[in-house]
Amino acid sequence: MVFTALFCSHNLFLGIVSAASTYFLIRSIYNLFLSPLSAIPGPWYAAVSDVWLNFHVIRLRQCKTIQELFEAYGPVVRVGPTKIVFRDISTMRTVYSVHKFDKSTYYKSLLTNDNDHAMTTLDHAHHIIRRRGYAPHYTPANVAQFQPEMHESMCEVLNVLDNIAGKASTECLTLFRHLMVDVVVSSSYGYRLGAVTKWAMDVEDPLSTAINDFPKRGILRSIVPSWAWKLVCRLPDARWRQMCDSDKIMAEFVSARVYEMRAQMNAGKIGESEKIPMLQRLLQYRYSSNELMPDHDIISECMGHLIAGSDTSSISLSYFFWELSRRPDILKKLQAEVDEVMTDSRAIPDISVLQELPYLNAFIKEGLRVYTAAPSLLERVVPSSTAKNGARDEIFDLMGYALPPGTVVSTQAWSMHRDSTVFSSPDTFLPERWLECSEDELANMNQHMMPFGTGTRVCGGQNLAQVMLRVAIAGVVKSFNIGAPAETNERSMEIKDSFVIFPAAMECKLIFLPRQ
Ligand code: HEM
Repeated sequence: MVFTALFCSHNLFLGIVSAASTYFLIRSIYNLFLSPLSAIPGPWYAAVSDVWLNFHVIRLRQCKTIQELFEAYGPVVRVGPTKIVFRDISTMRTVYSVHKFDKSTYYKSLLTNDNDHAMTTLDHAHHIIRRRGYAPHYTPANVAQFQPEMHESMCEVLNVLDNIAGKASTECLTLFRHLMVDVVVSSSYGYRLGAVTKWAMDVEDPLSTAINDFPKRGILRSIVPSWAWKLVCRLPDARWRQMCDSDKIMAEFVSARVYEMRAQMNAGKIGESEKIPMLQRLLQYRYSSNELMPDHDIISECMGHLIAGSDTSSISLSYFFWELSRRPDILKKLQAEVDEVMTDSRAIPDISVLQELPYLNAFIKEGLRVYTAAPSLLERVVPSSTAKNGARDEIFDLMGYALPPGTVVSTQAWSMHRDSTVFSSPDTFLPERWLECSEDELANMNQHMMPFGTGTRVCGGQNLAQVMLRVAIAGVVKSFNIGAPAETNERSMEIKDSFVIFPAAMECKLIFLPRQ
């Protein structure tokens, strides 16, 4: 009896294995030789399954791997059974700006509070409604109104660095994340969080920790089956639970701001003012004439901006200052330029002055080219038709290859910014390339830049980021020279990527020495 049962289960197992192998074999043959994408160049093992690409995602070197493929196979490469990547300026325009393809489901891994925000809304029609709600907050003129808050937070950072006075190194990723959390919170909710002050006093700011934990939680959630998630989060370790709860911590913080502001609005305490925090706009925003934006959408939207704005900007600043620690020649030029417009180290000039400084602009452009914080594939999906008249049979043509609906197409800033036909010696950090070039060369370089993405889904907060980069760099170089301790080196700062980049050591310690 027992023997028969064992024999049957053994046969069942063999049956399942051989059925799975046959299925895999047939699929592989189809993917390699019969699929409409078969003619597109690329390694055969990438065409067979997504395993190969996912392996490089886990190794945190997807961007570099894709770049190697472009070098080996040319500007269009098949990287998965249904995934195509390209490095071509006109295709970039077609996909992201002209046809405005919807996003791929990859973005659902970035949901906040298990709900959509602008970045994760896949289809164009729904996204446009979201974007209209928050976009007025980030116009250059509106962002400029929040400069007092930005300057105040930056001066906090300068005070912290002054107190350290070069006697110890400072972990920049954390410091600048706290700075950005303060800035985004004050401009979004009109609320002073004081994250930098807490950090200086060695007091933990739970919101900043939660923002830092959020991507790790996302990776964990995608690995752990949903039924096991609650169990995993009950492990008896306070730090572990805090990470599992990062989504909740952020949602609670934002919800508190929502109820506070609504109460103030209802009590008539918030009058007509030109300077309106983003939350107030969202609370008044209507999806249609009889539908206000629901609270759970407002909360997710605000959380999305906290996450999108903090790490990207702090990573950029950390790499920019790391570059300055190695390049005193560049630092001196920046200091000379900033000294001209900034006599008092705590009086940061208005953005209208900072954005006219040519070398500062060139430095930031070069920084965004080499150290783009989000240089990864921005995946879009080929729709069932690209015909303007709605005909369903128009197949999308990508550089001579007909792509069927459902194909995932994308490009990455990492490669657009390293095209050696556009940027000579692309791996060299050279702000001068933006100053010492012809008008045609400049236009060509500008067209290839996509640090904030491109097209209709371009970064919503890029104007805020551009101001903050200028404010932070001017503030720091005015007061400090920058050095790196031995532990911060090429190896520790090697770029890893997981949608955003980060240093291999997960930290960037630098020394800020007061200028004489
Ligand atoms: C240097 C800093 C930053 C970089 C490099 C950056 C980069 C990006 C990129 C590449 C995207 C497009 C993603 C895609 O196409 O899927 C994006 C989207 C977005 N970013 Fe940023 N970002 C930065 C700072 C900020 C800041 C400060 C905020 C706001 C506080 C912000 C808010 C957003 C939002 C809301 C989106 C979604 C846009 C939409 O689909 O409507 N970002 N960002």
